[in-house]
Amino acid sequence: MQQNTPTIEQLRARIDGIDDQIVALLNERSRVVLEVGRLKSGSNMDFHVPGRERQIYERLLNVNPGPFPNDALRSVYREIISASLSLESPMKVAFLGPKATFSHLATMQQFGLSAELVPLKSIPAVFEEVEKEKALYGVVPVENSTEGVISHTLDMFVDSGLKITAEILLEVHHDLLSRTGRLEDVKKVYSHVQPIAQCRQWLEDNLPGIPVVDVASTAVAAQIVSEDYSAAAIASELAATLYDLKVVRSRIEDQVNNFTRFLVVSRKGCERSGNDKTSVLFSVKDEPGILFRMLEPFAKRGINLSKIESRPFKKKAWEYIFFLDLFGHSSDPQVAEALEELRLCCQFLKILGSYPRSM
Ligand SMILES: C=C(O[C@@H]1C=C(C(=O)O)C=C[C@H]1O)C(=O)O
Repeated sequence: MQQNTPTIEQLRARIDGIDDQIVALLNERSRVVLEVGRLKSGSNMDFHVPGRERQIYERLLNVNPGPFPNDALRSVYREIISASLSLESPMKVAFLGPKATFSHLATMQQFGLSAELVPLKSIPAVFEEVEKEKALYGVVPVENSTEGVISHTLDMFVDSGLKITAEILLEVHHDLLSRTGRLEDVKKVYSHVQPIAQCRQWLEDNLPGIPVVDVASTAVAAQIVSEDYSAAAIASELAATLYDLKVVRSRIEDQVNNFTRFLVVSRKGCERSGNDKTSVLFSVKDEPGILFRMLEPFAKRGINLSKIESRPFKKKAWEYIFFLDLFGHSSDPQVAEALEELRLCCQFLKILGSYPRSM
């Protein structure tokens, strides 16, 4: 028995052999992706197809027998696809900056490390960059599971012609960062209002009486703290790397399961992936029973709604617009019929996009 046990050297030689095969296969895959790219450009199709990517992830996570973990498989494939796309041309993606914000993390999670990421100062600036064709995609936050919707993003869709082509769900963790890494050195805490609200209890329990200052973003907080040894920032782990800070305490958020949802916008819509969501924006006529009638087309077809949000219509006092997310693609016959029926009780209706459901 004993003499059959392979040595570390033998096992490492096997790993080297497997790695050679992986490299050869990655190159073979890249050549096929480039071939698909040539076919697409011949027929004027988009090179990047998020729906197809979702199908790839879904299939691989289903066939993976382990022990290689599914989360890791997803990350590996995100980079494989990101690098394959960049062989054709690097994809430019604008996001709500500065660097190291949660929008930055969400953008990296969706597009991988080979995309060219451009931080911008505001949500309107992200929309404009895409509208003016300076970026192919834009990433903006739309809601947080503990703090609710980011109304600024929803309001942008009223006038913008951009389409939603993907959603990103990011699990949000907040870390306390400082130059020294020691809790006893912290005499002031900086962060954005939302993370401050999300860590309120932790701050009271661990830093009672220490002043907390809200600034424009977690990244600005990290930047201030990088020059002040007596201050700490509530920010992401990525901010620690970018601003050369130490982690005083990690995951200080009061609520576990804290997610932020981001939307990816672009100038073109997205093909059906088979597991999609559709977002619409509309304003209804002021009539009795209208709220019932606007939901009826979906209820009677068994179409699931995942969200409904109303916002004041800024162009007319006391009128409201609704944002509705439903499961299905606008090209699904049932969804298309329901939307046509909804249109009958609307002053206006705009389909903001159909896109693959986040996984
Ligand atoms: C190869 C394709 O083009 C792109 C690259 C993909 C990949 O690397 O697998 C998947 C979808 C597209 O974004 C395709 O559409 O099949």
